[in-house]
Amino acid sequence: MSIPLSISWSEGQLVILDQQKLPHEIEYVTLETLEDVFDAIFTLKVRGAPAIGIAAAYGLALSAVRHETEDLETFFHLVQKDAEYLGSSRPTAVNLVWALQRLASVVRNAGSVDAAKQLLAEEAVRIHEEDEASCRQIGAYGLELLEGKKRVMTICNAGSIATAKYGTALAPFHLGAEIGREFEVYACETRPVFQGSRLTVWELQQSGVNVTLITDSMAAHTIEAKEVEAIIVGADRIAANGDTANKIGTLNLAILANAYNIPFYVAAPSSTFDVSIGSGAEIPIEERKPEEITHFAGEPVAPLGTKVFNPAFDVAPARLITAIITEKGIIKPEYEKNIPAALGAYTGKGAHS
Ligand SMILES: CSC[C@@H](O)[C@@H](O)C(=O)COP(=O)(O)O
Repeated sequence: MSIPLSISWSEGQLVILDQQKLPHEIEYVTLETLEDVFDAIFTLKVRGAPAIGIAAAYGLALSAVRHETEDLETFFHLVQKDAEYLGSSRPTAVNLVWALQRLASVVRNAGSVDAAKQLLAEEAVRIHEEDEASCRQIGAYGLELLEGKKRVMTICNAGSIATAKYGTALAPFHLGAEIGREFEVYACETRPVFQGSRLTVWELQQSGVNVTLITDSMAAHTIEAKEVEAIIVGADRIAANGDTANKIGTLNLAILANAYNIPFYVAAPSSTFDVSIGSGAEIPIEERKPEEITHFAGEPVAPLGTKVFNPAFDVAPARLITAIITEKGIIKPEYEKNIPAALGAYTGKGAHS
């Protein structure tokens, strides 16, 4: 039994687990160019907010090595241009721009282009390592919050493969498996691209967690029939007031948790907070292509030309969130006051110290 990983970097080589092919094929691909990294993020080969940020950071470092100028100012502009390009690959997860901005800023501290190239790679590695540590800490806090609870529901994949390791919402289950604490996890399949059935179920099986698959429409009945005791989800962006964007269907679960009076937890590292925006209304929601809904495994499941609305994320309002689990601690309402207190004085996108 082991916890699967999705991103590795060794001597300037970036290798990712192709999450589009899971669970039937376990295929690792080497990303060699900025365009490869853009495409991997855009097509969900690498996905999940922290993993997108980590991959983009390595992508920027990869591309920087190939810029031939010796002039630091010119180099900085080339890196900025690359960052803007990668940053446009997906709009909702704030970890993407957070990581890119963090990398671009290290160029400002470099004395030469060669030193800047080195610093970029080092900073990408640091982001990767910090995320693993954050996720482990989130798992430990999550275990505390879930004390005495066994049956827990989740959606999408906020797991190890969506991060550096352990995941956010799934971290308590991985850590629980290590120490013999047993959970019964109910994983929503997560239409339309099945991150729940393809990824979460696979990932939890790899680390020996007891997981049961349900369709998204079975959530309410399952909460009743199986006496689900808590819901835990990841996040793509958390506004200053605690409103949280996550995979489409998360809002349904937040409403259900409220209706059934069970806790609804969000688990995310501080790099997922965007305290530059006041509320979830300002979070850009990605819309993806209609074929994700009109087709299944390449076969049409709707009349040709059907009108489609395919938002990839929704926003759970802060009032429905029982607590937000971060590596810096467990944040409880009132979020407007408690988020800045937990994250420190940071006022921008992402909030790692
Ligand atoms: C730790 S991952 C948190 C979120 O990014 C996750 O829950 C999610 O919504 C992922 O969406 P995806 O479209 O698969 O990138």
